[in-house]
Amino acid sequence: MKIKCNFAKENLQHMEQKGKILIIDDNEDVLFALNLLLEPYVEKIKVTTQPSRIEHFMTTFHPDVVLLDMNFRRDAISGQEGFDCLEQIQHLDPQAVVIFMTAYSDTDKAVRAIKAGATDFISKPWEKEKLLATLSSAIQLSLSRKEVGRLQEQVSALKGDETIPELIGNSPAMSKVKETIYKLSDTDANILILGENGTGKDLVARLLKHFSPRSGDAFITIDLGSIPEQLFESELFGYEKGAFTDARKAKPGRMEVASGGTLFLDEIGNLPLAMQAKLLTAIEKRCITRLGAVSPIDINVRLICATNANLRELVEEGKFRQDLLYRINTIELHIPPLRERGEDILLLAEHFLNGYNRKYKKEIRGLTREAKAKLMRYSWPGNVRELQHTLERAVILSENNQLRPDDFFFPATDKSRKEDEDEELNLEKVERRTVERALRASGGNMSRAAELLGITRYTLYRKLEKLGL
Ligand SMILES: Nc1ncnc2c1ncn2[C@@H]1O[C@H](COP(=O)(O)OP(=O)(O)OP(=O)(O)O)[C@@H](O)[C@H]1O
Repeated sequence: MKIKCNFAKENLQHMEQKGKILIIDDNEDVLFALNLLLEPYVEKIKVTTQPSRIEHFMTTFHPDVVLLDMNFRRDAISGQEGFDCLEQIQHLDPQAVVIFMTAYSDTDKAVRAIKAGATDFISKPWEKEKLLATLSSAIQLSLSRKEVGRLQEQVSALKGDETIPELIGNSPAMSKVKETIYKLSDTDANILILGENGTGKDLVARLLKHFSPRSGDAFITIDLGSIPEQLFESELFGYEKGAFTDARKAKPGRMEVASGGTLFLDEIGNLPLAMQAKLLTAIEKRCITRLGAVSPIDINVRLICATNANLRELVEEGKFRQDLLYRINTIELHIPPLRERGEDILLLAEHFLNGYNRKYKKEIRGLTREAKAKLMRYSWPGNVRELQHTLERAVILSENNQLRPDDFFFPATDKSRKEDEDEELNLEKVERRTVERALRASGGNMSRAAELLGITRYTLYRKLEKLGL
């Protein structure tokens, strides 16, 4: 027992004087003595003889532990006032850690107090070592409760964004993507999403999670393209206190935090070979070892990876492990670039226009035919993200009630412009290319293609005949 108490006292000293203590007792001598005794071991102490001050201290001082006398008035032996105070404290802070102080003979009441929610009790007069031991445990409990609360908030924030992201697009390519997402609901398979920057890989990953059996669990993302290489390992696997110079306290890695849920590794092509080996081992053995730790921790994550790199090429060049590729690409989903999605460009443009109209309190009604044609002609190297920014800029700056071509600015180096200029002198080539584009954009729908070209269906048929299309 002695050893335990000394250990507790040492614990208190090692706690860098953590813990704010509120002591409530109507006996000023008790308050004075406790203050003197505990001061070296804790961060701050407040004392009061007045139960009526409880609300003030609970809301302004936010104590980690409350030491509460059970019998306030000397004639009150029922302890009822102590119970009322406990109730008030719990009402103000349901996580509060309260230690009751009782007379030796009050053990029955102390048991009742524990049942009512007090954390522990100490008898008066107290034994110093025992009091310190009890307080040490109470402070630890309070800190753990706060940490649990913080983690719960984190988890609910991570789960939080429950709005189903909308995947706009009816082009054959996007319909196929939607179909695959639908087919994959209810599976736990690892998925690799491939596509250029800004094509919607992140959006698709969130949809896959949303329709998966893990939809209610954590969704943790690591963008391997944006974190420094030297942090990959600690971010993925976590570390123990002291694992490296700055590791002042232990931190779980994202694989550990994602356990039970989904881990989205964006830009997986950026993972260095050494890390690829570690990731492969973690996936195969379903466990990770924090940096500086001795024993492994079991994990259970569903992996969704994404990249704009050609992983097969990287495998051939010896830059990406083939065995890891096979582990992560149980199913491969290709998101086509926007320039290959025809009329999706206009659907997305209208979708973003509506959103930005609401955001910027504008009432722009659609795009002119020429504006649509301009969007259709552009090559969208930045894909949907670029289209989104283009629409945002246009909505902010436009003074028209319909978006016009001059509301959209594209870089002078755009390939589509270059092609336009090269062929500009050959009228038939220009016509053929434009008609072909309109047909692609409308998915073969003649009325829509004619509308895009600004001609009647009849004229379009005649042009098709003339051009031999
Ligand atoms: N089909 C779509 N429907 C609606 N919004 C989309 C669609 N595709 C992409 N977006 C939007 O475009 C933006 C870019 O998409 P996202 O971040 O998913 O692309 P990404 O492929 O993950 O990009 P990166 O390769 O740069 O990480 C996001 O705001 C996303 O919501």
